[in-house]
Amino acid sequence: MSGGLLRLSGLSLTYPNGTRALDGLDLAVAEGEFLSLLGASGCGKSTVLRLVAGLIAPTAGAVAWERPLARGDVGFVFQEPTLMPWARILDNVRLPLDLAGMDRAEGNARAAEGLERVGLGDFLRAWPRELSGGMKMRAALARALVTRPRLLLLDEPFAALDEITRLKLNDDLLALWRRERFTTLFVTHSVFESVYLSSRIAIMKARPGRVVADLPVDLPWPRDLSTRTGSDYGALCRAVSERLHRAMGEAAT
Ligand SMILES: Nc1ncnc2c1ncn2[C@@H]1O[C@H](COP(=O)(O)OP(=O)(O)OP(=O)(O)O)[C@@H](O)[C@H]1O
Repeated sequence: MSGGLLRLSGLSLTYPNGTRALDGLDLAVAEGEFLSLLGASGCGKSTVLRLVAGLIAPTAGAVAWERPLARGDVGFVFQEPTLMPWARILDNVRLPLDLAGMDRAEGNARAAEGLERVGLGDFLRAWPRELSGGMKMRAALARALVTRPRLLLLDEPFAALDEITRLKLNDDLLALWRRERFTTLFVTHSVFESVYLSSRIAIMKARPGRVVADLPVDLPWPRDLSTRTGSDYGALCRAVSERLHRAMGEAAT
């Protein structure tokens, strides 16, 4: 697999209640790319992330890594920030390092540096309840990145945020990715978000879930407000919307 980080081959998952979430899904993820999984609600996007993270095992098929995984190689950001309410922000972000057995002083330094990178350098001692929704999500992002993962999994991380916060976090995530180039697998059902953020989009159909289209996003970098207002962005969003619409029609096949 040249330049590949992982490959999903013939991935199938039937839940114990009989729901065939995925059937024969194929997808290769290249090192350093920003790949979005785009699809309608229930098409199996979160199931793909859980399989990649090793939280569940496939019924058939395989998740093959280009080299064996070490602890901390995969970071996961969920739809909710899932911070521990009884722990200060610094302690929340240090958690993966504590679990890895890192010395506390070194862990604190790494967690503080991670919080700086997401713009929360002034909130190390704050409690989660003292942060806005967007700030909590930044802290969740810092926690997912604190082990310097090779792959960052994001499951609709900004879906619950207001539009202005969401756009700002889109830009901040992109700036981090451009600087550090962790491979990113981003789940969304927003066409606009996927086109703005990604270097590539995999469109899924539902019942059972499978990738039906694989589209490069050739918009120039860096991306900013002029990207969002440009005609190329608009044209690409239209093309992706149309393909997504067709994928939804393929659901019952
Ligand atoms: N633990 C579970 N047990 C049974 N069925 C499940 C379970 N988790 C998900 N499913 C079903 O599997 C299918 C895929 O679910 P999944 O959450 O992966 O989709 P999704 O594309 O991420 O949806 P959304 O965009 O709404 O989050 C759905 O039909 C869902 O109802």
